[in-house]
Parts: sequence; structure tokens; C-alpha cells
Amino acid sequence: MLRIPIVQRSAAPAPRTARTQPPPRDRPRHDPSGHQSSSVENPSVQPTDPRHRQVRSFVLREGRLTPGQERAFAELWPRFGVDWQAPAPLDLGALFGNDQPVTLEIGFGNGESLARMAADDPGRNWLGVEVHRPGVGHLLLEIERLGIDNLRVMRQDAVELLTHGIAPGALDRVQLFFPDPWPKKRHHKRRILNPGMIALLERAIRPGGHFHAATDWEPYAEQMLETLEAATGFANTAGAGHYTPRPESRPLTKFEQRGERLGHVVHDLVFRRC
Ligand SMILES: C[S@@+](CC[C@H](N)C(=O)[O-])C[C@H]1O[C@@H](n2cnc3c(N)ncnc32)[C@H](O)[C@@H]1O
Repeated sequence: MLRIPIVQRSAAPAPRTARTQPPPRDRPRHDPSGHQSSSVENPSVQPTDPRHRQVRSFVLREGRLTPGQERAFAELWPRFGVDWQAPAPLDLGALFGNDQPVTLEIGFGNGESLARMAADDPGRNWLGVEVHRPGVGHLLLEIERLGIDNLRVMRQDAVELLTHGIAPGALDRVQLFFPDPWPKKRHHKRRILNPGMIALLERAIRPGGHFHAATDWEPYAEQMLETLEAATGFANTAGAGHYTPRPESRPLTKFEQRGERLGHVVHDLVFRRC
């Protein structure tokens, strides 16, 4: 009898690299921010098993690095980048080499406004967390250009970082500027500022510390105001129902400029942790 050999296919998938296209289900259908975030080596921002997928505030996208950004990852990441794996909490004092108060910026984009703030306020430590790889590379180059040493950079999902990596009360301030608005109703669940995030912020920010958000998307601003005012751990520094005038200390961000070109009104919200 003729026997036909059965050829076994290897079960091991090809390793994912920075330049591998994500499978179709991970490709964004619509990104209202116009932002190209990327899929990378960092396991904490890799797509997870679809059976256990959580709703994320970002969609992983390919992002090409410029030669300058490639160099930044090779030369500057070892000094200013933070390699972190959940669930170990960060030792912020050791990270900065001092006990200055720490401001965390979530989703810094290209990082130019964050680097400016860090340069303007050296008496404070600054930690930026972003998932978009070219943005991280851009910020590393800004740190080099400005010659500052009070800023560290993380390539991470901020939700994961706040859930596992930040000890209770370890932060003096958290800032969230122009988060993706996810304007379609079916995408509202992707908005990063929701009651779950507010609970994480209440845990991470010390009593007397502050949370500062800004957005140019009116319905999101209204949702932020309502959700933050409903949280018992925060008090609106502008008084109930009010937005805060734009603080001088906040430089214009890239997405803010884009919003202004589109005629959007910008709202700032500053809440004190009580
Ligand atoms: C609309 S952009 C705003 C960027 C910047 N703040 C600005 O104003 O120019 C929102 C940014 O948040 C980042 N982002 C979204 N969800 C995030 C998350 N869970 N952790 C870290 N970064 C996130 C995106 O990659 C994107 O760069």
C-alpha cells in the first residue's frame, strides 16, 4: 500500500519584529487623532491573545523611525529610557537619583511640550509614558537637544503602568494632554479617562497633588468634568462645573495646534487630590 507521509507544520509562529505588520484585526479602522502609533518589541504593548483582549485607548500601528530616532534608541534609551516589566513597582527615587516631586505625563505624543516643561522646571522630576515608538524616539532627541537630566521616558501602556508600576501616592502630578477623543459612540469605551482610570489616578497621586487634563474635543471635556467631579478623591480647583484657564506653564502641544487650526476650543481641567 502506498503510504503518503503527513507533513507536520510547525506550531511556532514567526517571531514578531518591529517591522512586522500586525494581523488585520489589530489594524486601526479609524484614528481620529491622525496619529500613527506602532507595534514594537516591548511586550507590554504587544497585542494580547484575542480571547483575553481588553479595550485599549490606542491602536498599535507600524511607525518608521527616522535615522535620528534609531540613533536615539541606541544611544539615549540606555540613559533616559525605563525598561519596566509588570508587576514590579518602580523605585522613582532610584530612577532619578533624588526625591524631587514627580510629574507623570500620559501619552506625550512627540514629547516636545513635555521636554519644554521639564527644562523650565528642573526642581521637579518628569516621567513620560507613550506607546508610539517614533514619539519616544523624538522625545529622546529633545532631551539630548535641551541637555536635561530630570526626564525619563517609558514605552508602555499607561494603564498597565498605573495599575502595577506606581506605588500609592508616589506621584505629585499627572498630566494628560489631548488624549485621543474617540468621537464615535461605539468607540467611547476606548477613551482613556474613564472611572477606572480615575481610580488609578486616585491611588497614584499623593493627597494635595494634582491631575491636569486638556482636550479640544468638547464632548470629551464635558465627560471629563462630569466623571472627575463624581470622584470623591478629587476636587475641582476651578470650582464645581468650571474649566481652568489655560496655565502659562503648559506649552502648546502638537495636537493642540492641530485642534486650533480646526477651530476647536481647548478646555483645561485641574483637579486636586483630596
Ligand atoms: C492625540 S495624541 C496627543 C499627543 C500629545 N499629548 C499632544 O497633545 O500632542 C494621544 C497620544 O496618547 C497616546 N496614548 C494613547 N493611549 C495610551 C496609553 N494607554 N498609554 C500611553 N500612551 C497612550 C497615543 O499614542 C498618542 O500619542
